[in-house]
Amino acid sequence: MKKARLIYNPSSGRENFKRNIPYILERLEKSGYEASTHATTGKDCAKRAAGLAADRNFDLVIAAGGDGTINEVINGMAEKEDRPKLGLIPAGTTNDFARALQIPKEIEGSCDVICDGLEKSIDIGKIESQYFINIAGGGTLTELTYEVPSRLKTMMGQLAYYVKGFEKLPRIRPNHVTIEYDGKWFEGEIMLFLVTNTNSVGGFEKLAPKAFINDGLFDMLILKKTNLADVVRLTGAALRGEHINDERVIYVQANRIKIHSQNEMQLNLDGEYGGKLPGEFVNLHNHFTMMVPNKPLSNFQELY
Ligand SMILES: Nc1ncnc2c1ncn2[C@@H]1O[C@H](COP(=O)(O)OP(=O)(O)OP(=O)(O)O)[C@@H](O)[C@H]1O
Repeated sequence: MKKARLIYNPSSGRENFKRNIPYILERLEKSGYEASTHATTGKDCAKRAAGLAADRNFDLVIAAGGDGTINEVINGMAEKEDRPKLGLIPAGTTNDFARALQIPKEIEGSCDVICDGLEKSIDIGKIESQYFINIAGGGTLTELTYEVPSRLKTMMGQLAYYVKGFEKLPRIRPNHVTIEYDGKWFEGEIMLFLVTNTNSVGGFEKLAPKAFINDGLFDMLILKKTNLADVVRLTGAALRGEHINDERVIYVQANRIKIHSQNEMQLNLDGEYGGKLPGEFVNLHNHFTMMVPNKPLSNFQELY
């Protein structure tokens, strides 16, 4: 019999996930899985649980939580030779990655995807010994995703990020960086950089219009040094997908990206703190198999 492990974060989002467990287990059993659960208790718990599930030859590992939980799950399994299939139940505050793959937030819908969806290969990113599935970034503004306290997210949801964003705006400073991407170079002062695996990030659904999750490439966006008014204006333009042609924005694709910063620059990996630069991003092509909706998805490049 196939084995499935549901790894869920009871503190994600509005913290009411637990009541769904009987329904999820029943759906999995009906699909031929012997299913069990693991509730996380804190940092790295989902990572350890996923690693153990891979070691024990589970066929399917489901991450139920926010982007932080799925990030831990892929970190726990990325270096294993036999990697279980990935399923996702969005239960966090933002659920960026689930949104990019159009995985429904409703439990019935996300179970449909896991039990009756398509198996697709997806790329992930690696930097040093850490992995990310959706986005990496650096620059003062990108720090806000891990600075918003969990309590505030539970109370206010997505709004908590905007509140924190306004608080941070006046403090953003440019950084002098050197970036090497597939043999090409950029050197200069930047406000932020983003390295993405999907085209929709942080509610910005047109952020990286050429990004596919199965093309072996990252899409990199660099916002060059500019004033605060321009940052706000370009953020608005990015919501409409109109930032790409702006002279202060660089938008390129690459498989390897090496970034060095003159001053301290923190790294954001899938919304969580990921240490400090320098580092080299490497795109690991088709590294995981993921259950996705059985319909055309803008994030997949159709290869046949
Ligand atoms: N039982 C727990 N109590 C408190 N924190 C936990 C628990 N289990 C895991 N965590 C922490 O939760 C974080 C991940 O949260 P997750 O991303 O799943 O939800 P979220 O913060 O509500 O949503 P989002 O990331 O989408 O905003 C990790 O940093 C992990 O350390």
